[in-house]
Amino acid sequence: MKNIVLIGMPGCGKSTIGVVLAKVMGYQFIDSDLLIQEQENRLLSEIIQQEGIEGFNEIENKVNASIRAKKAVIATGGSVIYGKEATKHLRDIGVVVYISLPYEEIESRLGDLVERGITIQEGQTLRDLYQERCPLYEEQAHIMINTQGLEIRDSVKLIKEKYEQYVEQPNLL
Ligand SMILES: Nc1ncnc2c1ncn2[C@@H]1O[C@H](COP(=O)(O)OP(=O)(O)O)[C@@H](O)[C@H]1O
Ligand SMILES: O=C(O)C1=C[C@@H](OP(=O)(O)O)[C@@H](O)[C@H](O)C1
Ligand SMILES: [Mg+2]
Repeated sequence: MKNIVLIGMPGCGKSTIGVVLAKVMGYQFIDSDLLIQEQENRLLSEIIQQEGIEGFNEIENKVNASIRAKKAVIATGGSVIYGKEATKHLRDIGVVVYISLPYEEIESRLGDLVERGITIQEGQTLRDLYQERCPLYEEQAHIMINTQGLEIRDSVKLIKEKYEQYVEQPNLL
């Protein structure tokens, strides 16, 4: 049985939507960020501060590449797409769903980027990060879903529908 893997920019709703989706599907819920914290016994913000962005990306890559799950919704962290092994593994074990939103909506949802622990390079703006990452999310996704203007329950319904459609006829989407 396949898993559902959620990818997308920080603030797009992977964690918030993911847990409700898991409940509706009768699946287990896994949040990659929590796995990382558990395995490292440190907060994400501490890992980023102590290891730097590259160090965090390596840990994130390793943890995501080792997820073993059946019938789970997996909410990844926004920077997971920089990990080669992680993205390959997640595509192997699940249907990858990209939750997409316009830049303005992402910006309005995220508060202080440093406080939130977004891995943004010095001198880079959130818009730069958005433009850099969107093509990478698209490249890795089996399904792309625009959730602009949707409430959580409507996003859950839409993802469930598209996922079931994809599992039945993967070539049609
Ligand atoms: N319609 C919506 N769907 C999902 N999240 C929403 C919506 N409107 C506002 N939000 C807020 O956006 C944020 C999404 O954050 P989160 O689920 O942590 O995203 P991610 O895991 O992708 O970083 C939450 O604070 C949530 O309350
Ligand atoms: O996009 C990013 O750089 C990050 C997103 C976070 O997860 P969410 O996408 O769940 O916010 C978390 O993995 C870490 O703070 C880095
Ligand atoms: Mg999250």
